[in-house]
Amino acid sequence: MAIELGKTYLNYIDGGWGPSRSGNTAASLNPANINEIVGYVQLSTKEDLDRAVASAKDASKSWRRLAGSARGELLIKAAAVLESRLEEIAETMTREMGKTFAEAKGETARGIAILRYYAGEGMRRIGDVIPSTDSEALMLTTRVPLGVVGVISPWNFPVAIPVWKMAPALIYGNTVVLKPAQETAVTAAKLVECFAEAGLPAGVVNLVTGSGALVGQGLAEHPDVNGITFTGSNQVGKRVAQAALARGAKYQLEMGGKNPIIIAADADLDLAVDATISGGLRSSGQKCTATSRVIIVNEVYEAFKKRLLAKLEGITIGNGMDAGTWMGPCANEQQLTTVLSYIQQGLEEGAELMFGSISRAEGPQLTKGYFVKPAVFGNVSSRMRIAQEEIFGPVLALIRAESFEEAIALANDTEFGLSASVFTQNIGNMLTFIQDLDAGLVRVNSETAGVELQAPFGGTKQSSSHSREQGQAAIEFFTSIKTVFIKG
Ligand SMILES: NC(=O)C1=CN([C@@H]2O[C@H](COP(=O)(O)OP(=O)(O)OC[C@H]3O[C@@H](n4cnc5c(N)ncnc54)[C@H](OP(=O)(O)O)[C@@H]3O)[C@@H](O)[C@H]2O)C=CC1
Ligand SMILES: O=C(O)CCC(=O)C(=O)O
Repeated sequence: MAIELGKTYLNYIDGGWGPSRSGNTAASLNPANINEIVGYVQLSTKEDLDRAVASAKDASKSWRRLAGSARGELLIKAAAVLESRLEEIAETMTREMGKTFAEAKGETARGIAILRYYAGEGMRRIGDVIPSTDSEALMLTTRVPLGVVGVISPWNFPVAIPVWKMAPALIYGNTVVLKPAQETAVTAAKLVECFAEAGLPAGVVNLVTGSGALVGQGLAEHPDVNGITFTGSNQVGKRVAQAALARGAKYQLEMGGKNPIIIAADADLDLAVDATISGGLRSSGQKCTATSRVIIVNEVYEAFKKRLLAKLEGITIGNGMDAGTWMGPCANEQQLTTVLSYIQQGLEEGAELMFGSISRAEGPQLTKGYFVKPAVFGNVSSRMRIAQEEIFGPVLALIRAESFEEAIALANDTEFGLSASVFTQNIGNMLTFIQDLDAGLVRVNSETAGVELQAPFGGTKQSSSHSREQGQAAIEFFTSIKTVFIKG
């Protein structure tokens, strides 16, 4: 089914769809063809945000009193609506931010699975009985919702990330105000339509689109927002945290990565090449878990490099809606400019550009979009900027290590600590890697990208606020523990 392009999407506040009080909208463009307007979204004001927060605050009084199983029923219904619109919402995602249709469908299916997973959480244990020193008393813990949760989400996973924040927020009894990335606000509006159609009470889920500096910052600073969950860049994440901390609100941040893959001397090189390409270049490298540093032990450096370069020749670049496309465009002009400037930077630092170009990708189908070829640098040393800074694009830096021990040290030589992977068949290497790698996700014989919804997700160092999202770990952020002491 072809989606309707050029429609105007509204805010969703207190159970109703409406325009911003500003009267202004912004066009959301297709990065594969900037002449295509996917839709128009509201440029909201502080007043719109205040109304959304007030409605979430009001709705939280009855939502928190509903049984977890009843909240779960509504998440199951939202999952069913999302499932019935999977292809349409995935197509909107591809058109709005460029990832291939296959990846967008996979992500939307992941959103459905997350909703179903958290629906079940509504019937699981939320506390413990702890023996009191008073033998006549009962002491236990229970958990209570935070109240109103502000969700600030990025454009790179426009369905999965909002859902993995909203579903646990809702099941544990919080109400939500979502401020999605402006880049993918049409996809976000369609996602919120699924919650609305599922019959969530008015005010339980609200959508306010608009500028990050105004609506996002406004959410972080709002006195009636009790918790803020954020995924995006480090710079913005820190500002969000400071605003939340200043007024005593709870916050959670998932931010950047500079994720290494280590290729040991005994690695299966074909599998390692496939994992490097998939982890580093799918979604044009625009994942916080994307591989960007490829650390190769000396003995296999040349063999690995040769196989990698040969395989890259087969990558097809184009519009994500075309079945033959493996890699779509960068999500926006800023992303393209950043990627090209880092390629230039790599050359200036003395690295060897073995694949790719300092100019945008050329071809008859590529002139209207933000396309760039994958870039692979050799002769990279760990202190170069291309080996240290998050590029968020299809750029791989090959770094040579004299030994496995040096490879581990190089992998840790970063301010980030989100995901890391190793290719080896040696159990000792695997154990050393698992023990010594300073990252929240450590993956053996598998790519750095990709997370499972039932497992904790988050990073160390500058990659996160050290909290974890997803799986049962989500309960820690979205609830507070209350210790109860009862004496008859
Ligand atoms: N870890 C990850 O998954 C992601 C990392 N990034 C990194 O960030 C870089 C820039 O991407 P970008 O999209 O600009 O990421 P941002 O961190 O700017 O955006 C993430 C979210 O925060 C919002 N936002 C922006 N400014 C503020 C603010 N002052 N207060 C509160 N919220 C705000 C954005 O809204 P709006 O869209 O309106 O600006 C968006 O919803 C990328 O190149 C990449 O390095 C980006 C996306 C995801
Ligand atoms: O790798 C994934 O599936 C998740 C990545 C992610 O959370 C992100 O890029 O923000």
